[in-house]
Amino acid sequence: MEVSLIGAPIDAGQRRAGCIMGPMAYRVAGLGAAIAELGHGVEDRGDLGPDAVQGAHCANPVVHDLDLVLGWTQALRRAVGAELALGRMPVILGGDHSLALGTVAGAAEHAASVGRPLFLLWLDAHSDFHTPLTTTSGNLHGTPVAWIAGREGFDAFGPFPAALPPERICLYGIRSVDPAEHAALLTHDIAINDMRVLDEHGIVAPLRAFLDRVRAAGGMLHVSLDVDFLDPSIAPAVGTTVPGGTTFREAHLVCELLHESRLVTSLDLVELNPFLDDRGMTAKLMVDLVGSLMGRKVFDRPTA
Ligand SMILES: NC(=[NH2+])NCCC[C@H](N)C(=O)O
Ligand SMILES: [Mn+2]
Repeated sequence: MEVSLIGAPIDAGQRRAGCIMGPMAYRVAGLGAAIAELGHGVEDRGDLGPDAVQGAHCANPVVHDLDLVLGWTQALRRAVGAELALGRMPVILGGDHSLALGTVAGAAEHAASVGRPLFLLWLDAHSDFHTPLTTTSGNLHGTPVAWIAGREGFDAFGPFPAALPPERICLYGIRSVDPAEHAALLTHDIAINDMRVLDEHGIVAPLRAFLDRVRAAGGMLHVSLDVDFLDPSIAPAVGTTVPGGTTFREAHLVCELLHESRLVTSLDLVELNPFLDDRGMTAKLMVDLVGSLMGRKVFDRPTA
């Protein structure tokens, strides 16, 4: 695999300072070397900046930094599309989760241009299914899945390029959903693998079922990994911790299955806030998880 690292130091999608340091923390924690060690080609494209956008309007007064998030969305959309067009795998080093507005748009645009369906695996404590009109925090990092699924209320962003039908979206690890998101999710047919589902069925079965669908459809697969997918005890460096997250082993198993599937075509690493970390433990864990996702294992022995 030929991998392109793209730094996206964006923190405008939420209010807590620190995510802006994310890309550098991944580099310090050795992300590039960890990928190269597994035999992949790696190019670090450095940090991207937002396009200049001014005067965007949203009817919901709590929404903040709309111009900046729009500027990042445009820049990331182009960057991810360009890497995929080169046949490379973009890995986006965030930055808060609003960056997925751009990365998934770029992936969707590319997938449409080559006539393949795009699938989305959202590894997160949150469903991020608000629209700019329903968010009560005003933080746009809580909105990407709604835009990707084609919900209304994103006037400033324009229509999502080739919106994903619900059967191509898989939410995984969910344990925090706001009332407006809850109501909207009930009217969409998106697979919601909340922690209750994962406790009952285990971490493997629902993921395998989704990956089987991706494979059967000849799809491309974008994975968006939020640090808060992990339990706060092993990953404290995130502004929106929620107890009861995935364990160290569960998270690695997810990544190992993703590697074995050979289906992942683009990846976001989001919400790392190094300012909140404990001796780099979260950054290092994220790097190790990417290692598993890129093929690191103790024995070459896929589970059956
Ligand atoms: N990507 C995230 N960490 N999202 C957290 C969203 C939290 C909450 N639902 C909100 O809208 O503010
Ligand atoms: Mn998120």
